[in-house]
Amino acid sequence: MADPAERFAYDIGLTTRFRGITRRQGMVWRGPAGWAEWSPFLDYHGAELAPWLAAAEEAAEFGFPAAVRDRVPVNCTIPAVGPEQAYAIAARSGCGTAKVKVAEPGQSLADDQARVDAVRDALGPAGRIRVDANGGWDHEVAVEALRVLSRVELEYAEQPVASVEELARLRRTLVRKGISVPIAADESIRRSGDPERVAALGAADVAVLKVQPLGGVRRCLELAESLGLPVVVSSALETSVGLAAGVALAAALPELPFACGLNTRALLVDDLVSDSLIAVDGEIAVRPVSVDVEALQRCAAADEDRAAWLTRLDETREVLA
Ligand SMILES: O=C(O)CCC(=O)c1ccccc1C(=O)O
Ligand SMILES: [Mg+2]
Repeated sequence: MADPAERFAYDIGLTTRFRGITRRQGMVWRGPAGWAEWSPFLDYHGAELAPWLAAAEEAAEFGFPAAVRDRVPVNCTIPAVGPEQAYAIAARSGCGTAKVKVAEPGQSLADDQARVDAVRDALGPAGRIRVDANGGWDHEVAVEALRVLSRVELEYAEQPVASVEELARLRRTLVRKGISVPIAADESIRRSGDPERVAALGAADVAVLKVQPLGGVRRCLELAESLGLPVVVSSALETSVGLAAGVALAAALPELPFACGLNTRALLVDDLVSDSLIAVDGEIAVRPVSVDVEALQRCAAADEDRAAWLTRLDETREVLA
């Protein structure tokens, strides 16, 4: 095992509340093949943390498979903000595709519609818009919401309902009602313990793959092949160290028909590298990043948080062993 002193715990603020959190924490370390990030969200526990660690070990020990492209198209990510802010984020992003968060607890369908309309205004008629409900709707609400929101064309709806069975049912209902919104599975792939079920039940048209929760770039390449669905690579809201693994996956996939959700450096107030992976004209260049010593100090977690992360790491190593 590497010297624990070489494992850095970071703590970085978010520009806007996202997934109920306002700060992002995790660890980074360097192995023979490069820098690795291990940053499972704090609501993940026990064996759920093991694939996140397998992904970090891949980056540190083996590096990434060969790239077949040198740039990756990406979407901008619009948190559940008001329409003015949504317009501003989309307009200044330089991206032709936007992912709009919807179904935020405490908000209404009218809020979602105003946000989607503002993003449509910002991107113009050629822009592509997808929505992500993070499983926040039930069946009836999802049908009504997608009927209303798809008055402007939607590229797809990501995890509109929570379970794989519900996704499959919703997908059939939408077809029957002539509501033409493809379904993308995210949590049903990364958190259900059985990603293959999404394909087996015909629950989705698109698979969202995230490198850390799915156990690494190579594992995601295998999964993309076995699922037989078009893939969107998305981040887990990482620093550029973790984003580089997502970019490596997107760069290695034989087909990349959609923009990827990897432009999330913009949602963090700081980064661990001096050359952040940020889109220029809607694309991220495929390149290695170099961790900056000053940034590691600037973003260092408090001592007690660092101790908690080291304990979490030891516990997860035992699960993997
Ligand atoms: O896909 C994107 O544009 C950004 C990534 C994103 O939304 C996300 C980031 C962290 C945790 C969950 C999610 C999600 O897709 O639900
Ligand atoms: Mg999602």
